[in-house]
Amino acid sequence: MMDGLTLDLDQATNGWGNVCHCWTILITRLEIQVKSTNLYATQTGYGSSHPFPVPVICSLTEAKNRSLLSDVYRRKMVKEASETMTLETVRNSLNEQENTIIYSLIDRANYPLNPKMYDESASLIPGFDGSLVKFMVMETEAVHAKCGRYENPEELPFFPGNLPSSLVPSQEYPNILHLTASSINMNESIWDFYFQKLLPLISAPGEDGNYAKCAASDLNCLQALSRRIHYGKFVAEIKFIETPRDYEPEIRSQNSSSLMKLLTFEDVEETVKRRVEKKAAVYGQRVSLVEAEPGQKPKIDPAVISRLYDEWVMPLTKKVEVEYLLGRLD
Ligand SMILES: O=C(O)C(=O)C[C@]1(C(=O)O)C=C[C@@H](O)C=C1
Repeated sequence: MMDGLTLDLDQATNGWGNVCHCWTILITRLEIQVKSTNLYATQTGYGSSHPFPVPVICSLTEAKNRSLLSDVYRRKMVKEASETMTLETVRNSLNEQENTIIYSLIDRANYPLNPKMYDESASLIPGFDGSLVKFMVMETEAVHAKCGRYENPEELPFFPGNLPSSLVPSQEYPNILHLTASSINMNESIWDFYFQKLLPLISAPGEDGNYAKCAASDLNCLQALSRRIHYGKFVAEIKFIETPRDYEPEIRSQNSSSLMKLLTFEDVEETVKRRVEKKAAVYGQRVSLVEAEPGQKPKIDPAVISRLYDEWVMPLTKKVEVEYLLGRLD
C-alpha cells in the first residue's frame, strides 16, 4: 500500500465514480491511482512513494473547482498540445479552414439575397423581436450550447447572453490558451461585415422565400468565419511561446501598434490571398460531363474571396491576436 493522500472519489474524479478496480495513469511526474472508492496521488521518480504535496491539491481544487484527476490530466493534454502546435501547424489549420469557409459561401451563393430574412421589423417569427436569421442563430446556438459546443475554446457564440448550460459530460479540450482568451469575442464585427458587406457581393438580388435553408447556410458561413478569426488566439499564443522576448516588452507597455507590427507577415498574407482566390476558382467550378460552355463563370467570384480575406478576415484575425497578447501577461 503506497503512502498517499486519500480523497473522496466523486469529488476527485468529477463523477468518474464508477471506477471500481485498480486503475493507474502515469502523468509525467505524477502517478494517480484509483482504488475502490479512493484516489491516491504520489510523486514518481523516487525509489519509494512520496505524498503528493497538499498545497498543490488545495490550490487546484480551490482555483478551478475541478477534480485533481481531470486537472492533472488536462495539464498533460495541454503540455502535449503545446508541444505539437507550432506556427506551421496553426497555419496549416488556417489553410484547412479556408476550405470550409469557401464551400459555405459557395452554398450561400445558391440562394438570392432574401433581404426580408434580415429585416428586424418584418415580424416573420410571431412573438420574436428580431429578424428571422437572428432567430435561427439564437435558437441553434441554444441547442448547440446544451450539447457542449461552447466548451470548446475554438467555438464562440454570436449571442452569448442567456445561453443554456451544457447538458453533456464535460469534455477535456487541450486548451493551451491563456485565460485572457475567454474575454475576446469579435462576433459582433463578424456579423456586421458578413451581412452588410459580404452577402451583397456573393448573392444575387431577390427573394426565393427559402428562408430556413438560406438562414442555416448563413449560420454555417458565420461559424466558419468566426472559428477562423478567433483562431488568431492560438496563432498569437504560439508566436508568444516561440519568441517571448520579442513580445514581452510591448505587452508590458501595452503597445498595440508595435504588437501589430511584430505579428504581421506581409508575405504570408499575400500567399493567403492568392491561395483563397485560386481555391474559390477551383471549388466554384461548374462540373459537367459534356464540354463546358466557354466563358462559364464560377459559382462565386474568386476576387471577392480574396477581398474578404484582405479587408475583413485577416485584419480581424490580427485584431484578435493583438487583444490576446495585450492580456497574455495578466
Ligand atoms: O500566419 C500568421 O502569422 C498569422 O498571424 C495569420 C495571418 C492571417 O490572418 O492569415 C495574420 C497575420 C499575418 O500577417 C499573416 C497571416
